[in-house]
Amino acid sequence: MDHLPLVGASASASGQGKVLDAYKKALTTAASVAAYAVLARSMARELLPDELRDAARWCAAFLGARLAGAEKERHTVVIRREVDGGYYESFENDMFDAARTYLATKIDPRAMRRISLMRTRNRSRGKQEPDGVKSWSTLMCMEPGDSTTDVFEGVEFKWSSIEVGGDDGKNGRGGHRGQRESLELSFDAEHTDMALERYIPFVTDTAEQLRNQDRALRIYMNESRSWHGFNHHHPATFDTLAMAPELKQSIIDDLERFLKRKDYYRRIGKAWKRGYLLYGPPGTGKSSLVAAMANYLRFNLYDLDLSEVLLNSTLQKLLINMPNKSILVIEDIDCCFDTKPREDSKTAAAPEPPAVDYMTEFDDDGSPRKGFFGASGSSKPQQQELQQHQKITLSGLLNFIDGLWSTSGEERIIVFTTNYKDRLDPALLRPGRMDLHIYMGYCGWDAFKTLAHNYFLIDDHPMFPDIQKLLAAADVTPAEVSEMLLRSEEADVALRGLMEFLAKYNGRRKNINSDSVVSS
Ligand SMILES: Nc1ncnc2c1ncn2[C@@H]1O[C@H](COP(=O)(O)OP(=O)(O)OP(=O)(O)O)[C@@H](O)[C@H]1O
Repeated sequence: MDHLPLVGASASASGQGKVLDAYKKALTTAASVAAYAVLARSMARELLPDELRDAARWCAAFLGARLAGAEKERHTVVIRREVDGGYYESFENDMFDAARTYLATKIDPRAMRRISLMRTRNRSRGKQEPDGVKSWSTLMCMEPGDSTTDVFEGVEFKWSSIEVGGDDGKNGRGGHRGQRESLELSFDAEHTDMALERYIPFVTDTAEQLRNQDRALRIYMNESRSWHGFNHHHPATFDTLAMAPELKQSIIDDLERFLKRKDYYRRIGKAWKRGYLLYGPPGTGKSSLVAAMANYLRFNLYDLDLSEVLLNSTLQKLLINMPNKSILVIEDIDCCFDTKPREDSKTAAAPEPPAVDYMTEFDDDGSPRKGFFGASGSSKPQQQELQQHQKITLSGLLNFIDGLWSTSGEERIIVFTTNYKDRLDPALLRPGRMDLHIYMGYCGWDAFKTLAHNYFLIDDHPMFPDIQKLLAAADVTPAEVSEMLLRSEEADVALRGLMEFLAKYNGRRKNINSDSVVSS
């Protein structure tokens, strides 16, 4: 029985030996690993260039940051659909609308198992437009509980749709009793400044642009002292406009430059507005160009009829009431202030000029009591007084546009049109007044090809070479050519009719040889 402990002792001794051996081996291995590491480091230090080592360090830091990202502090911005305005009352939150409009462009319907579709009235909710046309837009939205990720300037923003229910006795506008819908925007806390100062404004600006594209454009006309608006469905676009391609492109470029120059205008201390003077014979597309500009920019038009405006104060009120992102148009500006009359056609006899521009008798509210021109009925001193205080002058209009109007809004365009540039007051042509003078001329070859494409979707035809020769020798307007093309739906018939029409004009050469665009 004595040997047992011995056996046990020797067994335990051999066991301990093995452990010791393993321990020594481990130590040796660790020592060699450490030695290798030291060796590798010193080799790396000697062999790798500084840039490579920096890059390796950056990669290690980046990976570390990504791994630690899961624990990063997150911040959340809650955008509720409705804002509580007291018991039983709530207001729709425009920010929610903006975020939802923006997110509709970010949702990938293939990546989401459920989406909701919404059809909403644009802008003037609940109001019937004067012409009875309603404008709608369809939006794709996230369902409550869903989320989507948006990347802005390399930073991830997570949007989630949340709905909290419960019958709290309040009626949401959607008709769901007590249901509260919101959108939550979450991001890493370190990006809070960027979220609030750049990302959210970007979301609202984008939403505004999207709404602009969707909404029907409006044209406003002045009546008495206020503007009256109608939906504007003028089909003219830069694509359908018949004019030399280079001229068209230079106008588009100019508009684009104008849109991008908010900071530039601010820096140089100039009002953010741009003036265009469109001149050329009747029927060359001046009004069509204005419509194309409005459609391109998605700006509403304010068509100012100065014959409706009798007092300077009314003019100023009308102008001040124009919002940003709009186009002010004054057609036939030569007729508005110049005592020389407008010839309505190339051959029309000139009517007698009015003795007094925009003078008439006024009721107390400023409305005209008698005919528009002339001052019959008032005594001479009265007439003189009215003339002094109420007559609208071109310089008054220009000074007001350059002065108070410029500082009361921004991103506005002014267009004056005329058939007779030579009749304009030099004050209007002075450098700095109208930024661009654009000549709209007779129908050239490129303009004709645009019209042929508009009417018949053709870019070539056996009659084209003959038409090109005839056009080069005739002074015909795009309106006249359009009229001929409109006469038949068959290209052959319409083009033959046009050739006959042009043949009659053969020899009547263009009499205005004008530079197409002049920057003042
Ligand atoms: N450049 C053009 N491109 C396309 N269509 C044109 C063009 N010019 C005229 N038209 C056609 O002729 C019609 C009348 O043209 P528009 O009213 O634009 O001419 P305008 O130069 O403004 O004339 P006015 O000086 O008499 O006001 C337009 O509705 C359009 O169908």
